[in-house]
Amino acid sequence: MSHKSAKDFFRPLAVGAPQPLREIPARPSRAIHFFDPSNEKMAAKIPAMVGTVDVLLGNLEDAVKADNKVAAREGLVRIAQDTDFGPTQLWTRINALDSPWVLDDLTTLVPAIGEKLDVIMVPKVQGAEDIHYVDRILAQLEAKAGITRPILVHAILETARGVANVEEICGASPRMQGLSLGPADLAADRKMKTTRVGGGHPGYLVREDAPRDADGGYLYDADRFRFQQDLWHYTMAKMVDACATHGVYPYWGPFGDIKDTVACEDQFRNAFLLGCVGAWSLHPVQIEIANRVFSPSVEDIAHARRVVAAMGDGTGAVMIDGKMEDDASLKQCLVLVELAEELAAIDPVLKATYDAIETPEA
Ligand SMILES: CC(=O)SCCNC(=O)CCNC(=O)[C@H](O)C(C)(C)COP(=O)(O)OP(=O)(O)OC[C@H]1O[C@@H](n2cnc3c(N)ncnc32)[C@H](O)[C@@H]1OP(=O)(O)O
Ligand SMILES: O=CC(=O)O
Ligand SMILES: [Mg+2]
Repeated sequence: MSHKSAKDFFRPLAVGAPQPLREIPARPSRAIHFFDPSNEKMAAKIPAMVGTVDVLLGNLEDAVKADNKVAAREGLVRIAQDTDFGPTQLWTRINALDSPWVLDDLTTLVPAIGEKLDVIMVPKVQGAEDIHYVDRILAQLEAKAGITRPILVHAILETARGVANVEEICGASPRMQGLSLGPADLAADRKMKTTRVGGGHPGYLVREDAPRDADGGYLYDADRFRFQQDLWHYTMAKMVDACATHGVYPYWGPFGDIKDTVACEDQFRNAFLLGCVGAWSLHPVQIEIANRVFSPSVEDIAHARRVVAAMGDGTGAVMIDGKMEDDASLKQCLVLVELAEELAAIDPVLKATYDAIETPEA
C-alpha cells in the first residue's frame, strides 16, 4: 500500500480548502444525540435541546425511511440554518458510501451548512479507501463553498473488515475525529447470533464448575453460578487502542433497549472505563445517563487531586490510604482531572460540583 509522505499528510486536498488540523480538539461529546430531521415531532424538539447535550446529530442513514431521505436532508439544512447551537456541536450521519443518497447528502450539506457542521459521521467504513474518498470530496466542496475550517470525519466501526482495518482507518486523514462501535451492523456483518442493538446476551456466559458428590462424581444438574460475558469487549479494546495510537476519540454507539436504563448505564460505564469519551443517545432518556457516566465522579476527582498534590514535581513514590502512587498513577489521575476541566468549561452544574470538592494543599 502506498502512504503519503509526512509533509503531504497535512496539505489541503484541494486548492482553496482549509488547512487540515494537526490535533483534534478535545471537545466534550459525552452524548451524541441522534434525531431524524424528517420526523417533525422530533425535529421540533431540537432547538430546545441545545445546551442540554454535547452533540446533536441529524441522522440521514439507517432508521430514516427510504421515502424520507430527501426530507431528512432538507430538514437538517433548515434546522441548522435556523438554530444557534451555542456550545453544542452539530454533527450529521450521512448515508453509506454505496447508497444512492450519499453524494447528494455531501453536495447539499457542505455548501448549505458546512460552516455549522462540526463532524460528518460515515457509516459502514471498511478501510482507509472510504476515508480517502470522503476526505477528497470534502476538500473540494469546502474549497468551492469557501468554508474556513475543516469539517471533521467520524467513522462507524460496524463491519468485520472495518474492525480488521481499524488502525488504517484512524490514520487515514487528519480529518479523523473519532470512531464509534456500531454493534447492530457489526453483529449482522460478522454473523453473530444476537438480535439486540448492543448490550449482553444471556447465552454468552461462563458457568461455575459442577460441584462433586461424596464419591467425587460431578453434579452437573446442580445450581451453578453463571456470569454473562461481554460480547463487545474485544472490539471495544481494539478500537480504543487504535484511537489512542492515532490521537482520535473512541465512542460506544447505540444501546437499543431504551426502557432498560440500568443496562444502558452499564454499557456506557464499561465504555467510559475502557477509554471511550462518549456514546450515542437514541432517546432523550439516554442523554442524562451519558452525561453522568462520561463525567468523572466526585470521588475520582477528589482522589485524583490528592494524588496530584502529594506527587509534587510528579516523580517518586508516595503512599496514600495504603496504596502506592507514582509517576504512572499520577498520569492516570491527570486523565481524570483534565477531562473534568474540559467538561466544567461547558457544564456549569458540573463545574460547581467539582469546585465544591475540597482540594488538599500541595
Ligand atoms: C443501529 C443504529 O443505527 S442506531 C441509530 C439510528 N436510530 C435512531 O436514530 C433512533 C432515534 N430514536 C427514535 O427514532 C425514537 O426515539 C424511537 C423510535 C426509538 C422511540 O420513539 P417513540 O416511540 O416516539 O418514543 P417515546 O414515545 O418515548 O417518545 C417520547 C417523546 O420524545 C420524542 N423523542 C423520541 N426520540 C427522540 C429523539 N431521538 N430526539 C428527540 N426527541 C425524541 C418523541 O417525539 C416523543 O415526543 P412527544 O412527547 O412530543 O410525543
Ligand atoms: O449504526 C450502528 C449500528 O450499531 O449498526
Ligand atoms: Mg449501523
